[in-house]
Amino acid sequence: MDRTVRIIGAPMDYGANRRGVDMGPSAIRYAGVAAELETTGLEVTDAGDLQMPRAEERDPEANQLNRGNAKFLREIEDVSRRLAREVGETIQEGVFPLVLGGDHSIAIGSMNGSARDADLGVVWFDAHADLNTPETSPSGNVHGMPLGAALGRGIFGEMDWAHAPRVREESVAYVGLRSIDDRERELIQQSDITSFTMSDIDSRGITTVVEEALDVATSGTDGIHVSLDLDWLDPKTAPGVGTPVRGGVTYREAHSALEAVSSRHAETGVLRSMDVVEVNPILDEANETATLAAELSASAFGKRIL
Ligand SMILES: NC(=[NH2+])NCCC[C@H](N)C(=O)O
Ligand SMILES: [Mn+2]
Ligand SMILES: [Mn+2]
Repeated sequence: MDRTVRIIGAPMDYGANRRGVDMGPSAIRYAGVAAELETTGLEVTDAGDLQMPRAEERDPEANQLNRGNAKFLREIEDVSRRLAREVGETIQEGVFPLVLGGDHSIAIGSMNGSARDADLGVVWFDAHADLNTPETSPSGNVHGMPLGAALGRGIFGEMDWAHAPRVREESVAYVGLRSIDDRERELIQQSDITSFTMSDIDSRGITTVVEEALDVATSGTDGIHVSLDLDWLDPKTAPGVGTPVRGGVTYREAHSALEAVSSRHAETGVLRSMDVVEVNPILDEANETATLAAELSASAFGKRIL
């Protein structure tokens, strides 16, 4: 198991329609993510934040595509390229990249970096499927598109910074879906992606579902990327998110899910990279959601009660 974790801040909010997620990395650090991780015996370094212009200084509609709608796509391309390089280099050094968002569009860069030298499985903890493309998006918000991007769907197939060819649908598993656009539902049903919805968690239990998601992501791949969107949790537990959806997982379910990830990693060393996204401190209550993000990261790296 890698014993060093590098925190990489990606304070990006171009992909969401509300300001505030750009403060996520700062709030999660303030909540003590490094200290939490260190309690598990890890060495933790912090690479600081990727620099990027504030959204107000940019025109969301500049450089519109000839097909579909994707706001701030040029800015997101620039950040994704830099993040992918940093994640790729971190892994090459034998260090584990933990990327703090930012909105979920940062996962485009983390998956591209992580899949550079490996066939990559993905476990996606989220209320949303984030499988849109500029052609299908109802909002034009790129945080609803990172998996569409990595899988090279629609116009993303023409963008080398977005499409990660070593991420294949058969190796992607959703856990906790409960808010899907109509077009996305069709896309999921026609795809080879494995979906576990909240109903699956209700009927089969979080542990079984996460073990099966891990089986999907690890089979035939060299390692996995874990993407944790805090709106996966119930908004009563994690209020500081931009697109809350009722009926999410509980505090205990979230911890057991990430503990299952860390147990699998302890057995087989499969975890390559992780991102923690969508924490919005403006909407949070006393930094609760950022604290949860820090604690869940530690659970993913082996923190246990005893
Ligand atoms: N990462 C997120 N919070 N995604 C929310 C996406 C919402 C909606 N499906 C959209 O594409 O606009
Ligand atoms: Mn998401
Ligand atoms: Mn979400």
